[in-house]
Amino acid sequence: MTTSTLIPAVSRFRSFADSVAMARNPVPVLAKYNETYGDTFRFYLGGLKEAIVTIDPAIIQHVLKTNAENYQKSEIQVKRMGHFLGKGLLTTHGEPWRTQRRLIQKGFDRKQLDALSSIMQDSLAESLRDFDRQIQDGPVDIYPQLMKITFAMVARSLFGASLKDEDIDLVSHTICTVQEFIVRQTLQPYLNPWFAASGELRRHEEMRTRADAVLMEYIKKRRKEPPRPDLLQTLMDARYTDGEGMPDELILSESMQLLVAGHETSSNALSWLLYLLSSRPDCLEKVRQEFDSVLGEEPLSHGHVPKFEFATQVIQEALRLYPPFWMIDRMAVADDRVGDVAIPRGSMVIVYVYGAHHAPRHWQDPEVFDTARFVKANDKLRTPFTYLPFGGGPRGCIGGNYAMLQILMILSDLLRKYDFQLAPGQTIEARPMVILRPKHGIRMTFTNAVPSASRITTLV
Ligand code: HEM
Repeated sequence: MTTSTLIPAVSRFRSFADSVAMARNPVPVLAKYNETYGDTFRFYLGGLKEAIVTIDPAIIQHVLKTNAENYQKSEIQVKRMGHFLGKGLLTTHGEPWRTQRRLIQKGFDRKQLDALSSIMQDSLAESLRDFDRQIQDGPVDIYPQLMKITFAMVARSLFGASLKDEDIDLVSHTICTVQEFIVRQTLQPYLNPWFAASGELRRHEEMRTRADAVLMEYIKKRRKEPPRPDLLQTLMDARYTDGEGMPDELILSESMQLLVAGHETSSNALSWLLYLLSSRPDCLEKVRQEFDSVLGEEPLSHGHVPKFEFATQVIQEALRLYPPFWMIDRMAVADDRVGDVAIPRGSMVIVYVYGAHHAPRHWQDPEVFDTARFVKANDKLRTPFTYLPFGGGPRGCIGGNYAMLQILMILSDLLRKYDFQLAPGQTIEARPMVILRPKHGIRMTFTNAVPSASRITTLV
């Protein structure tokens, strides 16, 4: 098999002509291709690298699950991310990945999430003191604020409550800067020789080395300290079948990869969630009531999560409209076929998550925020592999349960403390980078919440 002739193709010329628009915002370009070429088509990324893009649930299921062995993480993750992040869950495949995944999974089981709940709460309380100061002077862009809150929470869940603020800031800044650089390397590959010649590549490598050194200090220190209930401890206590533990360098790169995968995703989901709730006072009130009735005055912990039926639906719908990972990329290891679609060896396959979540064929009025889509009774009606905020198959998100706990925890505290409103006169627009970010931020005004007993409620 040498060509995938059954898949319609966007010409190399058209792909190149669209590459600047694509770098600016791929969503309208891909929507136009979907309209013209159907659910699955080929195009040239940056006018250079051929990729198959799909929103077809049968192909998505095949690639992510049924024949997942044949679809490794693509070059973007393995080569470009691996260059900066070393080896770890995000950048390996095959047996080394399977072994690591099995060990790291323990860090996200129910017992561990119970234990992490209080570290997360303490981190949140500290972050909210700072947040409270920021909101006093008028509207704030919630995106960087929430990123700060979630990053500190994930970082402390990993490295423990004693992680210093200045170290959190340094690592967070490094990850954001390096991630943006990787996106530029990927979307405009023709600039790579320039990045190397101009010293830009080296500057980013040096940043990463500095952040590594800071985190390695914590690992070395922990080796001499008593055990703690955090993820670093899980990584240190993990044992391979031969009884050996993970070397410090691997603990460092796995931790860095968990920070990369976990820091911007939840803050992103929360930003879009608050944005959506700001125009739906009915849903907002219903979520508040649910928090009040489940929690009373208690802080939220992992044991409460299954009780938040409506809040979970609201989060699920926000993740449908604005999936933080708007696409998932893979590389075919060998020639393959799904029905009559041929996928040649070496093809890059892009599972276009945003497209699947907005396809009118699978979602009635897909642009409308409608929590009823996620009422339990409707679960069975949904076509599998049309809803993929956490991916799917063996490489689906390892931190999904942690993320739900984190989002609920932050949302419950914010909603119980504050009323909030979208600041007038702004354009809210999504910009797909690695993550689906709000292009111009989302500015909101926060005021102290009216106590729950005195709220007048109209529930849906
Ligand atoms: C709303 C929040 C989150 C969303 C939407 C999300 C989404 C995803 C998706 C779609 C994937 C699959 C990527 C692929 O197949 O290539 C993934 C993988 C992953 N996620 Fe998450 N994630 C979230 C939060 C987190 C958190 C909080 C952590 C860790 C603290 C985390 C750690 C990971 C890791 C390590 C992987 C790679 C797993 C592997 O390849 O075995 N994620 N995530």
